Amino acid sequence: VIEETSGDQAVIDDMCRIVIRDMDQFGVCVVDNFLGYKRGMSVLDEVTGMYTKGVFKDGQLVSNKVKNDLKTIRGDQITWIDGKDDSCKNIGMLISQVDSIILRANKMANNGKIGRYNINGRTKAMVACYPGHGTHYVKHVDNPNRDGRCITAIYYLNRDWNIQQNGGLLRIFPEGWQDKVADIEPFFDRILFFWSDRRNPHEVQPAFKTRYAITLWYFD
Ligand SMILES: O=C(O)CNC(=O)c1n[nH]c2ccccc2c1=O
Ligand SMILES: [Fe+2]
Repeated sequence: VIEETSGDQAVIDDMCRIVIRDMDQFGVCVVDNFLGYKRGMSVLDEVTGMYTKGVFKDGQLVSNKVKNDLKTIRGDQITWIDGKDDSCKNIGMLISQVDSIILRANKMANNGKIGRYNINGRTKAMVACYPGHGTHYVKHVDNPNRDGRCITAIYYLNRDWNIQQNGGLLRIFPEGWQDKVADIEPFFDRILFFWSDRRNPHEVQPAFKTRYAITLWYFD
């Protein structure tokens, strides 16, 4: 976990070396203070602005056994953003920051491949909101059947997040770690990278406060 990034290339290169090392060693990498306070807040303001404007689609239907009758409740709400239009230029700035890290890391990794992948594209940014009152995401693999996505990058936006009160922990069950798990708190200005395939089953535990995250999936 490393501190504040500034624009200069040396800092970017240091971060890339850590991403490469952690992805090779653990298949998971966490970087704190990714954008710094000011730029992080500009992204958060954009996202909360979209949320109040009702841009987010209705949450995914999740069946919940409530006193053994199947109740369907709405889970996370999402919207897809390419970051090109003016209304989300700060999300656009986040996307290009993540792009530069991934593409630089891809070049720096031995024989120009990070984890034997040659990253050459990505999805749009998926902005997700868990509205609280117990919304969660069941244990899953992002890319179980080789759909091309190889790295998941999740940027978190949650200020003053307290896991004990607010829940919303991301728990990863990395293959080969036996019964050890990686517990990631969705803290503001934190970015998380992990291999999208079956090596990293993961779940979002029930959240009791509005929880925002922006996900990019990188393709090989
Ligand atoms: O927010 C997190 O910490 C982890 N989040 C996830 O793993 C996750 N994974 N796959 C999705 C697919 C569609 C909509 C939301 C999601 C989603 O939040
Ligand atoms: Fe996921």
